[in-house]
Amino acid sequence: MDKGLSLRQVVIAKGGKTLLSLSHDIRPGEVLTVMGPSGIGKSTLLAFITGTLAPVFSATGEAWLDGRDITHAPPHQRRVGILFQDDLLFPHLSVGANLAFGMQPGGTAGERKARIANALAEVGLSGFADRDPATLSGGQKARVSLMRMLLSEPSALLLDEPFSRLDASRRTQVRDLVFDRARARHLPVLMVTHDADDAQTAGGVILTLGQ
Ligand SMILES: Nc1ncnc2c1ncn2[C@@H]1O[C@H](COP(=O)(O)OP(=O)(O)OP(=O)(O)O)[C@@H](O)[C@H]1O
Repeated sequence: MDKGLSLRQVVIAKGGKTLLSLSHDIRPGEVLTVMGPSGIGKSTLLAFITGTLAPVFSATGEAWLDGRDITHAPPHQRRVGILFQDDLLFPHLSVGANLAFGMQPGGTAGERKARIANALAEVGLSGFADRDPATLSGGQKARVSLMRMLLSEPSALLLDEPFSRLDASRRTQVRDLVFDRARARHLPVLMVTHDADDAQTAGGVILTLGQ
């Protein structure tokens, strides 16, 4: 597979005991949902892909992204974006400065400003660049976090229970937006969730670990 995220015979162990093993290809625009009981290793799998596995774990197998073996690449070179349930915005920076933080370098100051304005417009937050993050609702913060991550121009998107802190109506809205924006960019998405509704909405393959 030359495009997308490919997990090849990944086996992750802790203290000599296998936590999980899986092989799976996620094509651009597709979603793989990983479910399973607490402690089975779902977040650990995402850490393997981002290159942030804690030293207590050992892993074999490979992760490939768009035809590149990223298994041993430094985290910042992997081009993998991740959203967590507690994706905090920097409280001392404006919304615009938070977005600038994630942005790929390059362009004039004017162009960078335009990219931020476009990113805010994309998630219905035009005119929010100068706002203090503390004045945003939970759903608005989630939308800014999404765009901060997308402005880093990742080639794959990982979601670690990113909707679980939102109330029901915001949850649906933010979730639809995340999948919609990921599809628009043809990103492969790997989502970890406990929520059957999240899994169903994602519409792709559902893998339940520990079965
Ligand atoms: N840094 C660490 N050091 C030691 N053990 C860890 C570390 N991180 C996670 N673990 C352990 O490794 C196992 C897998 O953890 P992980 O967070 O991947 O599970 P999970 O399936 O994502 O769980 P949950 O659904 O509760 O988030 C658990 O037993 C956890 O306690």
